[in-house]
Amino acid sequence: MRIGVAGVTGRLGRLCVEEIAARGLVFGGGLSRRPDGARGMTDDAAVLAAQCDVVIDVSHADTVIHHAGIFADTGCGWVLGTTGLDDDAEMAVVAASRRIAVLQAANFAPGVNMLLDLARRLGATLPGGDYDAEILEMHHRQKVDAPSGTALAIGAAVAEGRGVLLADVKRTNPTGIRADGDIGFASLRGGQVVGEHSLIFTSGTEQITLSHRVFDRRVFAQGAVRGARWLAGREAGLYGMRDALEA
Ligand SMILES: NC(=O)C1=CN([C@@H]2O[C@H](COP(=O)(O)OP(=O)(O)OC[C@H]3O[C@@H](n4cnc5c(N)ncnc54)[C@H](OP(=O)(O)O)[C@@H]3O)[C@@H](O)[C@H]2O)C=CC1
Ligand SMILES: O=C(O)C1=N[C@H](C(=O)O)C[C@H](O)C1
Repeated sequence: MRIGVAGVTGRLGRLCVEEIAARGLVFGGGLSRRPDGARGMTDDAAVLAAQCDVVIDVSHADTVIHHAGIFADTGCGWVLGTTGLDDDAEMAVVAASRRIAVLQAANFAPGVNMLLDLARRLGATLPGGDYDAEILEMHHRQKVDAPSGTALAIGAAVAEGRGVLLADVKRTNPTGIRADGDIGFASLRGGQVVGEHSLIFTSGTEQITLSHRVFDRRVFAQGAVRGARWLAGREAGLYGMRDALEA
């Protein structure tokens, strides 16, 4: 199995290459806007897709619509970890998943994927009229999107538990009185914080907080490669990290 990496020069992309090698897997090549001439490096997504069975994509939201078309045309699997997608990009991912196997995960860390389950249960059990749900995330100063993809996924899980759509209850600008059922988001940026997320359910009488903290960005690379191995050869469909973790 040949695993490629889009966003190969990035913080996470570089670690994915290391993880592929550490597992004794075959690195199928890397996608960069400035390929350095190394073997397998290209600035053409179609070239990368043609030489890989699965591509781990940890690049930038602006690339997603382009990659969706190219990877679907080529038939390679797509492990998509890029965050900050707008509605059009999300729709392109869904369209691609009708033709190829796509594993989309805002966070490849196993612990976060457990937290998503708990978030759903909290949402289903602690109603919006009684408990306010707030999500706090902190990341390094270079991060370009906010709220983080993980924070949005946690919010979507709470909303799902409550039987509502996140878009209808999402509160990112905390001015004015809070409405019952709103799900609030706050983002902090600074230093080299790898990734921290807290989900807070607070009422007039008690508060519960679920927190996740990444100490080493390698946990994402390990999850991405695990996802790639799981995805290779699967039939077309939209999968999540949970599918790979349960296998
Ligand atoms: N799912 C998960 O578990 C995780 C997901 N992420 C997500 O992965 C993505 C990459 O994160 P990270 O590695 O920290 O980011 P970096 O900025 O370090 O790397 C992204 C790479 O993408 C490439 N790129 C391609 N197109 C663009 C563009 N239009 N603008 C900027 N860069 C572009 C750049 O490479 P070049 O210049 O060579 O083209 C860059 O090196 C983000 O969306 C982040 O949120 C991050 C951590 C964990
Ligand atoms: O950009 C990052 O660094 C991270 N991005 C992902 C996100 O937006 O949730 C995952 C992780 O928190 C690190």
